[in-house]
Amino acid sequence: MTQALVLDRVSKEFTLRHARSIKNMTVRALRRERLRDRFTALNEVSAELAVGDSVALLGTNGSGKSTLLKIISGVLPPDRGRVLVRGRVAGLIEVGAGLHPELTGRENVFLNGAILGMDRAETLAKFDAIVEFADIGDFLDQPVRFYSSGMFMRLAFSIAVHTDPDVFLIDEVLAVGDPLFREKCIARLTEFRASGRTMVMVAHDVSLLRDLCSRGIFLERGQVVWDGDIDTAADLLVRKRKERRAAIAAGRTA
Ligand SMILES: Nc1ncnc2c1ncn2[C@@H]1O[C@H](COP(=O)(O)OP(=O)(O)OP(=O)(O)O)[C@@H](O)[C@H]1O
Repeated sequence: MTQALVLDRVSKEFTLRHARSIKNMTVRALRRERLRDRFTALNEVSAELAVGDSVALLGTNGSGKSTLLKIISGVLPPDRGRVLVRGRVAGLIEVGAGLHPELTGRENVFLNGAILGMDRAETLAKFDAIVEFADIGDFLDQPVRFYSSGMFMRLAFSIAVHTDPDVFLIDEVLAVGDPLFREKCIARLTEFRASGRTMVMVAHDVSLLRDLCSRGIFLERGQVVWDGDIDTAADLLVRKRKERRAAIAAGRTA
């Protein structure tokens, strides 16, 4: 198997500050309460992805999916463990991340293209395709702060998908945007998958994950509790969500 991505015991902790103001800090100190806690967002996550795998990261809210995606993309370093990626990683992990509000759509294509690893010649060669897919029309030469959230999203997605990454990361991007664009994105991702590229995605839409991914990695409190076929992972998510809703309805927090 040619590996596209190796996660080797990846761990990440965050510091949770309970008090932000001096007054709060004083009150907590007097009550002998802790001012901060360490919180484990990812705990020894390991997985190997072969070239061509399409993998969903699943889990209920706060289980660590976005944190893991950020670590894979390199925007966040792990505290412990290693991430090895073969080739170019790109994707959309935070809506609009990498788009500069004061620059025009055109300027952003070049800036964001460069951030995602394309040189000027490559961006020029793909420019028309990027703009056509994004369908932002006359707004191309307007600063992107004037864009609607849908237009912003379309441009960001279009640039990312045209960088032709070896490993494509997608976090919840299909939740925004109009239905037509969503269809276009799904078609593009299906093509991407068929071309043998590797994909890792996070989405709350279970049927979308079933359609686009063949494997699911299920995280619970930052640990892998299932890594295997997507249907089992998706069923697990549906069950966990039900349990969580029932617990909330019963006045417990799960
Ligand atoms: N920068 C940060 N500082 C402190 N805590 C953080 C930070 N980023 C994430 N966390 C915490 O880490 C945990 C995992 O967050 P993460 O966003 O990875 O979860 P998720 O599974 O993507 O959740 P969701 O489905 O709600 O998007 C959460 O409890 C979150 O509050």
